[in-house]
Amino acid sequence: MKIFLSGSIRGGRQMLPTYQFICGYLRSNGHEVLSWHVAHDGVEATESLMSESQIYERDMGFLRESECMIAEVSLASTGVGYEVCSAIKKGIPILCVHKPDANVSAMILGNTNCNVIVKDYSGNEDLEVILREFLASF
Ligand SMILES: O=c1[nH]c(=O)n([C@H]2C[C@H](O)[C@@H](COP(=O)(O)O)O2)cc1CO
Repeated sequence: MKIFLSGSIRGGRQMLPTYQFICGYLRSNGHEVLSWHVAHDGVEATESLMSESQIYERDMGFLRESECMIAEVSLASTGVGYEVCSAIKKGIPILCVHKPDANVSAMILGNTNCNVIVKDYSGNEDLEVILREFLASF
């Protein structure tokens, strides 16, 4: 599947190892992560070579192509919120994952849209089970 991975960039990079774990898991299971740059540790440097509108247009293009979204929502990121909302409008399945102690927005936790699944995970083992179940649902 073509998957959009959404994770914080300007909202903070503390969850980078988790984005890398998700991206690696998806790729090793044969999926294409269109927005793989979210899991790249030099993303700010490479993105600084692009204009803001180039970044926006590229990501919205990736979203148009994507069959589902996986969003790590532990950090408060305007971009992740915008992407989740855009995916809701597009009508694709969205899995939002977060650490149990994260201060996740009510716009995610309280979202009753039938395409949105929100799950918390403690570690990579938990997360892998959640990802496997989500992908098996297609
Ligand atoms: O440089 C960027 N490149 C990029 O692809 N994004 C997209 C992908 C991420 O899932 C999301 C992160 O948003 P934010 O930077 O507000 O945390 O927005 C966001 C930025 C910077 O806002």
